Amino acid sequence: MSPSVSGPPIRRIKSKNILSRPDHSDPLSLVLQPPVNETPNEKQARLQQERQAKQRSDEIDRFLKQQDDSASHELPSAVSGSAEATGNKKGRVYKMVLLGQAGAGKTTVLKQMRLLYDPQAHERERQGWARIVLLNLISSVRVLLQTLSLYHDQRLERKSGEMSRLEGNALRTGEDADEATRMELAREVGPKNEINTSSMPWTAHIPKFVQLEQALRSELGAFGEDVHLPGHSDTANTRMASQANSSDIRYKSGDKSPLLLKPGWQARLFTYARRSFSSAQATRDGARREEGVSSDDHSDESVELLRAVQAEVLALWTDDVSCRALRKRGLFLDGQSDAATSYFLDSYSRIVESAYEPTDNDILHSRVRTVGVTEDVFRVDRSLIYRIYDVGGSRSQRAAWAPFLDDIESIVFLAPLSAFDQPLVEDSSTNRLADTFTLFNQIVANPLLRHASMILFLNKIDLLEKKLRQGVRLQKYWPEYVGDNDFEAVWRWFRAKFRDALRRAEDEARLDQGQRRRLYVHTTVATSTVQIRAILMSVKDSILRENLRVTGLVG
Ligand SMILES: Nc1nc2c(ncn2[C@@H]2O[C@H](COP(=O)(O)OP(=O)(O)OP(=O)(O)O)[C@@H](O)[C@H]2O)c(=O)[nH]1
Ligand SMILES: [Mg+2]
Repeated sequence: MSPSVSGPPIRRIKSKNILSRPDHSDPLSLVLQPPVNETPNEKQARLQQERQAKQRSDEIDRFLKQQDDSASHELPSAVSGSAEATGNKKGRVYKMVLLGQAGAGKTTVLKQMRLLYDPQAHERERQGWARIVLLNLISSVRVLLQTLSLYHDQRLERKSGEMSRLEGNALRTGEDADEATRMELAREVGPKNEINTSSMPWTAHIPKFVQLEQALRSELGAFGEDVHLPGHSDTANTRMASQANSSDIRYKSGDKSPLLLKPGWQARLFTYARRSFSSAQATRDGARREEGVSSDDHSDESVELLRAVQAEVLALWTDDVSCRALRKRGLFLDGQSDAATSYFLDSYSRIVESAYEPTDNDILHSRVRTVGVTEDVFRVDRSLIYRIYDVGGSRSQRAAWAPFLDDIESIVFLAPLSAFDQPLVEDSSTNRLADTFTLFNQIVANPLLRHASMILFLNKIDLLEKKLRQGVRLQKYWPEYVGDNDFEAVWRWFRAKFRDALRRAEDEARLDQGQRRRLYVHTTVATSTVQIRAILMSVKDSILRENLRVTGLVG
């Protein structure tokens, strides 16, 4: 588990203290801490950067204080870290929040917004993603090897049971078991019914991958995401589930001091992560020089290992019979982050090249879990500016949402439809999509959020379509579903369920017609730039339309 997930619930830290007062129990603070052995030049550069970040943050606070609810505003040029992105022109500032469970695709939508509305910032951060992509590839290979190994173990155990049964039968009846079958089973199972793994030499790489992944994760801090193996229980998950549950979201206004990362946090994270990598390297180099060992760092080591086993792993991924069987059974489809597993394994050769530079797609597919709440500001056009919050979606993170919701004008809720057959990572007894519905119900029923327009993204429909095509039946997980197991029928059924939930909440609140909200629904693939661009245009239209409706200019 990532350290923040298994650690204590979100602590209330004033955002301004994040950089100046490191807290050793908080993984984000650890990530943002200056390295112990920084040089005077590095220190000077760091202090300068922190001053600029603080200046930007203070400017935003001042700007927020000045603004009233809906008038036109002058936006400070420092906002979003890019004068080009927001300009100095006036514009209506529109407050939005991305909500949904962990892994729903919120940050992916935010990355798309960055690509569209602030491409310069996106470009500046491109190189910073390289290590995160590397971590995603390392964990994808680790998941592949461990899953295959688990699959083979189970298969051989089954065969070993079969062989004992055949031999038992032969003894009882005095007849010899079918010799050919017995020989084949004995060959696979090995002597004395022990599992024979000599035909799987790649299992020897697993410990090294586990170790490197852990090292990279601890260098990256809280932002790395664990990949969960099918059938693996996780005590940290269980612990977290008992610490917090979905009813923990308390909507009250006031204190906005939970962990808030202000605009530009991505660049700061990458700078600090890079520095912590290099300081760790310097320490290791010193130790290694004394031991006469050549210098190295975890990312170089990771690339070396990936190159060494590349042919072997790719042969498994593309050709191996059992791997094909696993893919067919949907095991690499979308187990929280194994959607990315396929993507990174398919991109393996490109990522380990020496001239590798992360592509937009690599960035969009990289899993970086959100810690606390992040804030970004985008100029959408001459008259409209989005101030947008992205939140950490796991149950333990939801308590941090409350202070950001009371004056929100629009909620973009992400529902990962492909998760209909998956357990929630935080609580394996809950279906992921059922958790999404619980969350949606809480949000639409809350009186404090009634003024916010509701935009629903039925997300991950590419994975939903694949799953249904491969024969995973919705009815098995959602027994009340009686329709065909085809994509069109399924997403329409889910859309109706969300609409019903909103209608029911408004009926219960006895709202009159004028107070009722329209639910703007889009089916989305958050990783598809072309599709999300078109949808963001449509979202902008609905925001403008909703705005006119609220101001009474249209009915
Ligand atoms: N195939 C596919 N992958 C998606 C889609 N949307 C998101 N993903 C992937 O799903 C993973 C999780 O997405 P995130 O955007 O990080 O999820 P999140 O809602 O921000 O999660 P938290 O930060 O933990 O709350 C990433 O690897 C994304 O690339 C989609 O529509 N299709
Ligand atoms: Mg996120």
